[in-house]
Amino acid sequence: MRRCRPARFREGTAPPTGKWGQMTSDHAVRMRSVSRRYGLGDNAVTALDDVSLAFARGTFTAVMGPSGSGKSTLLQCAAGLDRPTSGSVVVGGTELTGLSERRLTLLRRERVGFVFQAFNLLPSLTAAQNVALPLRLSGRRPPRGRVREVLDQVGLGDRARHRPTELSGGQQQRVALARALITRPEVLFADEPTGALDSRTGREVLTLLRAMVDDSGRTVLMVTHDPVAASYADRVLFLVDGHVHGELATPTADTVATHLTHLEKAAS
Ligand SMILES: Nc1ncnc2c1ncn2[C@@H]1O[C@H](COP(=O)(O)OP(=O)(O)OP(=O)(O)O)[C@@H](O)[C@H]1O
Repeated sequence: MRRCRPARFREGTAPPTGKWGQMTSDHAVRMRSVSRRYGLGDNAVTALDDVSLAFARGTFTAVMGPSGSGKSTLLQCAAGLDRPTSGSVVVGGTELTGLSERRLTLLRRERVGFVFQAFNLLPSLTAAQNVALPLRLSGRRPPRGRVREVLDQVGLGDRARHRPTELSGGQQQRVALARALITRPEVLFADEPTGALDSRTGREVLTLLRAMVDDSGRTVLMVTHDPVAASYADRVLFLVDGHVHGELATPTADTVATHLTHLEKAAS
């Protein structure tokens, strides 16, 4: 396994933590008092309840918690894929609250990247064409050599002309990563990126995510159920019933698993 953490985070020392009062411009994403409710009346569900967090630039955060605890909702609100019912989200200095749909779409297209459990590649396009798609959708031609550069970055420089069906699951996820990187996003959001992969292939993808932080200074937020995946992060946040329920700095798979066991016991 990797693991080269940014030098500024000594073992056992938490990266800048998520309290709103401590936020500085070093934060790639900031959430203040964010709540997300779905439905109305008796059917209402509070998926996130008054959550305030900050994610330092150049760090890797994993979000964990039981099923239904609000992990995906947190990621989607932080990424501008969903609008909070109340509260404020700032990405790279841009306040998302009140942004028009058009501006929000532009932000999603140009300043953040996404990777999901499902690779979501277009089957009729080659790997290179899939990677170029975000720029094409913005009406831009990829700069010369850029597609090849990001495919090289994920170790698939020799597969540019292959279609998704000609690639393994891990390779498809790496194409999805390259697609997310083509716009040089400030933040990469990953929702269960290894959920559909076997453990060896999953580790390759996690190593790439880690390298994006260590080598390129990107910020990564990843939802995962897997303590091993979480151990690649600098920090693990635990959610329970829409609330942040503790965090771990410099996690290991064992410390994460132990923390999850405590959470489950407390909940039962
Ligand atoms: N579109 C929606 N409409 C109604 N309720 C929703 C919607 N999306 C999520 N919820 C509810 O919000 C809560 C949090 O859901 P969310 O998907 O964020 O949890 P999660 O922790 O990511 O779960 P899992 O680990 O199972 O993916 C759940 O109770 C879920 O049923």
